[in-house]
Amino acid sequence: MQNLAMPESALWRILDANLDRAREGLRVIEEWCRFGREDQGLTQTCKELRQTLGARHLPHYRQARNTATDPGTTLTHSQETERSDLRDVLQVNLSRIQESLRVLEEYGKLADPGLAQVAKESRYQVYILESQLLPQAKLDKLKQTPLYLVTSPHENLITIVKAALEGGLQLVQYRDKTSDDQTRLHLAQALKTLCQQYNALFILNDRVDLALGVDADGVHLGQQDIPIKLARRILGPDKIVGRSTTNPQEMERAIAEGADYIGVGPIYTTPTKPGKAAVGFDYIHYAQAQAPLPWFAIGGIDETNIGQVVQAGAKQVAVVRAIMAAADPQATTQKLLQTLCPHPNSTHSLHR
Ligand SMILES: Cc1ncc(COP(=O)(O)OP(=O)(O)O)c(N)n1
Ligand SMILES: Cc1ncsc1CCOP(=O)(O)O
Ligand SMILES: [Mg+2]
Repeated sequence: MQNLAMPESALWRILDANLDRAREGLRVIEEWCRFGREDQGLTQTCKELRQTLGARHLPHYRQARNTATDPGTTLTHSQETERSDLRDVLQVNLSRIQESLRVLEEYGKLADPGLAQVAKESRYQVYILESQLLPQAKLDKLKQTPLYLVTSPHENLITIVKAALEGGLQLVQYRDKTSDDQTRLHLAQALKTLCQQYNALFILNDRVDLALGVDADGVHLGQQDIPIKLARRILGPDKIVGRSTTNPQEMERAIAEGADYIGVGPIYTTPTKPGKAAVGFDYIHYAQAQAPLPWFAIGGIDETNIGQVVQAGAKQVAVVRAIMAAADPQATTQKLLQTLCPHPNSTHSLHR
C-alpha cells in the first residue's frame, strides 16, 4: 500500500505557493477597489488581508520553494490567459483567492493551525468582499444552484442546516410559521452567519422586515404577499426576490412583476402545506418549456421521487422534510444533489 506520509518540504511548498497566490489575487482586487471604486473601506480590507497573510509567510516556507522541479510552473490553461471584461477579472481573482485560502486552511491544519484559522477567517471576508464587488454574483449563483432547502422549525435547526451545507447545499430559506419574532430574528441571524461561512445564499420566507434586519440575500413571497416592486424598494436592488406559483397565469404575473425566481408546486400533496392541491407534472412540463427564469419544483419531493421530478424536466428542486426530517441530513443532501447534477464539475449551465 502507498505510504501517505507527507514530507515536510512538500507541505511547506504548498503553503508557500498558496500564500503567494492568495496575496497576488488580493492585490488585483485591491487595485480595483482603490483606483476604480475609490473606496477606502474596501481597499483597507484587501490590504489588511494581504498583510495578515504576509505575516504568516514564514521564511522556511519560502526556502522550500524549488521552481526548477515544480511541474506546475509550466502548466497553463487557456482560461488563464483570457479575460473578457472587468467583471471577469474580478470574478477570476476572487475565486483564485478563495481556492488558495481553502488550500491553506486544509494543509495548514497539518503544519500551522494558526495559519489554518487565519485562512478560514479570511475566506469569509473574501465572500463578503465578493458580494460587495459583484452583486450580480448572487443571481448567477441562484441560477446555478440545484437544491434549495426550505427549513421548518426544529430544535436542531442549526445543526441540520450545517450538515446540509457540509453535504454541498448552497441555498437556504428560513421558513418559520410558528415562532415569535424574537426567536425568528435570532435564528435568522444565526442561519445567515452560517450560510455566509459556506458561501451559501440565505433567503427569508414571507418577512421582508427580517430579511432587511439580518441583511439576507433575499426574500420569498407567496401569492398573498406584498408586490415584488415594494419588496425591492424596501430591500434595495441587489436582493433576490422569489414568488410562489401554482399555474401558468401566476408564473406570467411573477415574470411581469420582475421575480428573480419562482417556486413551482406543490408537485405532490404534502403535509408541510396541508390542504394545498398538487399541481402535478403538467406544470413542470409547462415550466420547462416556457419559464425564462430560474424555477424550483417544490412539494413532497424526496430521495424516492426526485428522479421522476428531474425526468419530468426540473433542474432545480426545493425541499423541506426530505432534509429537515432526514436521519442523516448531510448524506441525504449529497444524494439529492447527486440526482440533480450527476456531473457537478461540468460547465453546463442550468439556464438559458
Ligand atoms: C421555493 C419556495 N416555493 C414556494 C414556497 C411557498 O410559499 P408560500 O406560497 O408563500 O407559502 P409559505 O411557504 O409561506 O407557507 C416557498 N416558501 N418557497
Ligand atoms: C412551502 C411549500 N410550498 C409549496 S409546497 C411547500 C412545502 C414543501 O414541503 P415538503 O418538501 O416537506 O413537501
Ligand atoms: Mg409565504
